Amino acid sequence: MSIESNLLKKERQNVTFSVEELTNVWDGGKEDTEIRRKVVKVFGDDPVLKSPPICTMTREERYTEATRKCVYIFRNMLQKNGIYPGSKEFEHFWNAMPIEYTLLIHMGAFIPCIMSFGSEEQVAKWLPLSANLNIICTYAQTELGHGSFLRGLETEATFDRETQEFVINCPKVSSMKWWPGDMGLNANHALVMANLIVGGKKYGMHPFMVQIRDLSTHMPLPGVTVGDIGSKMGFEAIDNGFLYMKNVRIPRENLLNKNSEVKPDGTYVKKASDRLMYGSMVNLRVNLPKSQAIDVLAKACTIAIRYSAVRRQGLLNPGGAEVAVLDYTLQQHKLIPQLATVYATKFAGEGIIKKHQAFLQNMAKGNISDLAEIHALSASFKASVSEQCTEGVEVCRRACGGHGYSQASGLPHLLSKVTPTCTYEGENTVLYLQTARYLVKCAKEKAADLPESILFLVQPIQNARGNITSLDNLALYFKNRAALCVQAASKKVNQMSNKGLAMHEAWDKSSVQLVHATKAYVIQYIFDAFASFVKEVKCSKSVKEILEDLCCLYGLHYINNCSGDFLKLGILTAHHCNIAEEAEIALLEKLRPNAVGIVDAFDFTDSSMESCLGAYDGNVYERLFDMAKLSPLNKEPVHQASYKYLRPYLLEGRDILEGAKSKL
Ligand SMILES: CC/C=C\C/C=C\C/C=C\C/C=C\CCC(=O)SCCNC(=O)CCNC(=O)[C@H](O)C(C)(C)COP(=O)(O)OP(=O)(O)OC[C@H]1O[C@@H](n2cnc3c(N)ncnc32)[C@H](O)[C@@H]1OP(=O)(O)O
Ligand SMILES: Cc1cc2nc3c(=O)[nH]c(=O)nc-3n(C[C@H](O)[C@H](O)[C@H](O)COP(=O)(O)OP(=O)(O)OC[C@H]3O[C@@H](n4cnc5c(N)ncnc54)[C@H](O)[C@@H]3O)c2cc1C
Repeated sequence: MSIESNLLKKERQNVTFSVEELTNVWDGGKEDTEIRRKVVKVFGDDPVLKSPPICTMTREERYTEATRKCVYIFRNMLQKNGIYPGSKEFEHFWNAMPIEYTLLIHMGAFIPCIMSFGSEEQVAKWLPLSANLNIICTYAQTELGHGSFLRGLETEATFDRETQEFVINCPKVSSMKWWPGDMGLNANHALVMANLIVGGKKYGMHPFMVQIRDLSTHMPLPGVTVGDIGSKMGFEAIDNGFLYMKNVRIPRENLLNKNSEVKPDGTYVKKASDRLMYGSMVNLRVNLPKSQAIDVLAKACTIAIRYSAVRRQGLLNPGGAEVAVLDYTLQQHKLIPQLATVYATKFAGEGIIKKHQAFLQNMAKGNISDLAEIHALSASFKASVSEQCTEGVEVCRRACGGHGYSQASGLPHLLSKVTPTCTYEGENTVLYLQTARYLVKCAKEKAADLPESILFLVQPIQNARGNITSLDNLALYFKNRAALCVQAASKKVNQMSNKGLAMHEAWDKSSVQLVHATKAYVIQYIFDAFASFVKEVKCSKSVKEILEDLCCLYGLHYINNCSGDFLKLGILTAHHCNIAEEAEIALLEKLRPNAVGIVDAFDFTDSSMESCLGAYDGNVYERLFDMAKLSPLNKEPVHQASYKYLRPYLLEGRDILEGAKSKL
């Protein structure tokens, strides 16, 4: 056993709680852990899902491997192992997916969309075809020229009454669809968001099923120009695409018509609120943070903490032995708060998922009164979590020094996976502004007209009592700050407007404060949800203590990072800030001996991380060396390029050196 493996073994011996029990809490119960492990095992044991490490493959190989595996998973494995949408197994299925996958938009975005936008007959037609991969469909909303401002989308669907068809056109280069996942190479259909035009009248954005490739040859259909947009910062396996459509004709029935319809005579019938058109986005904003951001940060923490426990560099005591870098207070200050973020966002997110499910049940009964609340909550939650996790993964990567920059650490891959969560499914600033709109409106309402989650905005500010770092008091500081920030931002909008600015100008001039207020609102939501979870969870005293400490750390770390705000608003004094700072440092020291146990409790398999630094056995140096040997550049002892281009000068060097030698 290597020295490093021994170090991790010792770390595990010192853990003061049951790792298995924390895993159960993380998963949502013992039974859930069993189900997740069963799913992970099925995936892990299957030889068809084995492939070389992604850092040794070209982009083309990565796309090919990911597509091969995903077709096998979705067509064979899920059914064979009883992993159906809606089942417990399916909930854990993202956890077991290979490190890179395609068909994400087909499965994760298109299928939920067809269910939200399609009539019963349309769902009956398209759902089995897509679930069986008989068709592959992308979600084509964003265009080259517009992504955020949906009213600016230019693609048109014009009704031709004579032929009973819609004619789809991208009038300009800027109108072509650009970015949709699975679209460049795999998709033969696209759910195209286009402006509906009937009899010269524009009805705004609507969803249309458009066939883009021939079903037998997979060649683009007439009028369709489609392809891959090229290499990106990450997601290299995925064929994000462009789609340029010129006079592409589709039958009238291909307008997904659960919410609105065009009759054969051209009559437009609206059946539900326009806002339900945005429902698919709410669905993804609620559901994607867990698999695409929180789990990614959890993996980064696992890698960085295990590595920091075995990486020895420098001395804490003069003349003593070299210490693990995790023993430095500053390393703990980088990494342990990231663990707190993982826990806080995961448990707050579960609350939002439940709220969304309740909203969907009400919507099925025709009641969409909670739409504004769930939109505001999901938009700001997605924005805040993606930001916190992206920053957290980068902190973890840098905390691993030079090796964190190597693809072999697995960290650059995680960073490139989490970074776009700040952009896709709604650019974060744009989403914060959406929530700000809701908060400013709510701040003007009477308490009786507000949902519980937002009541604090209009209630009197309460004073903290007793221990200033108790969870109750921390929750109160966050609430007070959010309420005061929303009031300040609303006041600024009013002041600007009273000065004679038009409302949209007043809004823009206040947007820095508005986004700040929204961030304050969502952090109070996350903290409150985590603190409530910690209070209510049934578990042993030792596990509860870990969760309480993580919750307290989440609050203190946040407060210490923006203490100016709390001071400015008069919520905390300088004395309070000093206490908060010392309390955070004390918590880091307390949590340090359990750090490896806490990341072990995430229970990630080595293959799900592909990291030489984060493997369970801690054998980092052998793994790094083995991975370097697999580099395609090391295939031959002499690389053709270096030989070809350097040879003349090397030969000159040889002659000079040999001449010098003969003169000696
Ligand atoms: C199950 C999943 C599990 C795992 C995940 C699996 C797969 C996914 C993984 C990866 C995903 C990869 C890629 C993602 C794919 C995409 O990126 S698809 C493209 C996403 N695009 C966007 O999100 C665009 C962002 N823009 C917008 O949302 C809107 O355009 C806008 C709301 C910002 C602005 O639009 P406007 O037309 O200007 O509207 P407005 O005037 O501002 O608002 C009008 C009123 O409507 C309300 N509203 C807006 N959005 C919603 C909504 N989503 N729901 C409900 N209500 C909404 C708004 O509040 C206004 O109300 P008022 O009362 O104030 O008038
Ligand atoms: C990996 C990846 C996968 C994607 N997958 C899909 C997909 O499957 N289907 C699909 O349709 N799309 C997809 N997209 C597109 C994605 O949804 C858009 O890129 C996203 O919605 C942002 O829009 P944009 O690119 O137009 O950014 P822009 O809106 O142009 O943003 C540029 C800057 O302008 C700022 N800005 C914009 N509006 C405002 C405003 N009102 N106030 C203040 N600032 C503003 C933004 O904050 C940002 O800083 C994907 C994107 C990525 C990166």
